[in-house]
Amino acid sequence: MAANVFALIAHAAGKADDSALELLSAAKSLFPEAAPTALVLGSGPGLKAVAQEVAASFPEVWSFDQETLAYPNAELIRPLLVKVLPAGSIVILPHSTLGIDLGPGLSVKLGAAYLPDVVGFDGVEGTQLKVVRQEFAGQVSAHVQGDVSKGAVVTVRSGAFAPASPSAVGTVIDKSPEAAGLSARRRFVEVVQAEAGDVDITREEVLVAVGRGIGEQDNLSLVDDLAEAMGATVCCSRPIVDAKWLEKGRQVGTSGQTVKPKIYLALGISGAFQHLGGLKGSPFIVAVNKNPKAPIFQAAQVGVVADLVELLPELTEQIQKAR
Ligand SMILES: Cc1cc2nc3c(=O)[nH]c(=O)nc-3n(C[C@H](O)[C@H](O)[C@H](O)COP(=O)(O)OP(=O)(O)OC[C@H]3O[C@@H](n4cnc5c(N)ncnc54)[C@H](O)[C@@H]3O)c2cc1C
Repeated sequence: MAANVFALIAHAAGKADDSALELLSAAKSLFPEAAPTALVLGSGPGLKAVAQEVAASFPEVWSFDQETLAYPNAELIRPLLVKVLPAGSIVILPHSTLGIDLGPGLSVKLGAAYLPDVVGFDGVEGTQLKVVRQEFAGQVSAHVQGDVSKGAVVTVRSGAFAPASPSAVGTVIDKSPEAAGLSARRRFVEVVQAEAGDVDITREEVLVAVGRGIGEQDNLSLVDDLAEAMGATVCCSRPIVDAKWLEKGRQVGTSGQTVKPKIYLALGISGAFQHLGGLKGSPFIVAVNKNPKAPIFQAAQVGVVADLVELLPELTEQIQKAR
C-alpha cells in the first residue's frame, strides 16, 4: 500500500525534540518504501533552525511559520492539517500531551482511523494496519488493527522506536501562507518549567533511579550508599516525589525531567510509560525488580529479579571492593 506519510515534529528553543528521529524510524518501519514528510510548525528564526535540522533526516519538510503557531495549540493545528494534508494520509504524532490532544479530533475530521499509543508495528495487510499497544501498565501486549484505506492518525509512544540516523538531504518547503488567518478560543498563557533542584539530573551520565519498590523512606539510605559507591546521582519516579521523600527536580518522566544518561540503574520501578518517557538517548538500562513480569524489563538491557532491601547492601559492598 503506497501512502503519504507525515510526521509532526515537536520542538522547543530552536531545536527538534528527540521524538523527531523516533517518528522517522516509526514511519520507515511502517512503510519502508515511503518518503515521510516532516511537518514543522511555529514562529520566527527558531523555526527555521528546526526545519534545517529536520531536513538532515527527512527527505521533505513542510514549514508553517505564523505567529499564532508560536505555541503548539491543537485547536489551530487540527484545521490546518485538515486543510493541507492529501486525502488518505498517514499522520504520525508523538504520544505527548500535544499528540493526545490533537490526534482524536484530527482523525475524526480526516475521516481516518485513529491508532493511539503505538509501541510497534506488525505490518500492513491490504488496507489493515496492524499495530502493537501495551495494556495493563505494560503487562500485556495487544495486537490491534485498523482500516487505513481513508488514512490514519497514529500516536507513537516515546522511546518505543530507536531513533533513526540522520541520512537525508531534505528540501524545506515554506507553507506559511496556508496557515494564515487561523484562530482559536484556547489561548497560550505561559510555559512553567519544572522546578530546578539541588542537582541537575539532566546533565548526569550515571543515574541511580529509585521507585516505589524501595518501600520505606528509611531505605533511601541504601540507594544513597549505592549511588555514592558508583559515583552516580540519585533520581526517582513520581511516587517518591509525591511522598515528599525526594524533591521534584529529581523526578524522571513526562511530568518531570528528561534525562540522557549513559547508564540508568532502575531500582523498584515498574516502567510506566510516563516514567520511561523521560529517558532519552538510548542509555544502558539495568533494572532491579522483584516482579519478573515488570514492564521495565522490556526496556532494560540487564534485568535482575531480586528484593532491593536484600540486594542493595551486598551490591554496594561489592562495588566498594572493586573500586
Ligand atoms: C499525567 C501523569 C503524569 C505522570 N508523570 C510521571 C513522571 O513524570 N514520572 C513517573 O515516574 N511517573 C509519572 N506518572 C506516574 C506513572 O504512571 C506511574 O504511576 C509511576 O511511574 C510508577 O512509579 P513506580 O514505578 O515507582 O511505582 P510502581 O508502579 O508502584 O512500581 C513499583 C515497582 O517496584 C517493584 N517492587 C516492589 N517491592 C520491591 C522490592 N522489595 N524489591 C524490588 N522491587 C520491588 C514492584 O514489582 C513494581 O514493579 C504520571 C502519571 C500520570 C497520570
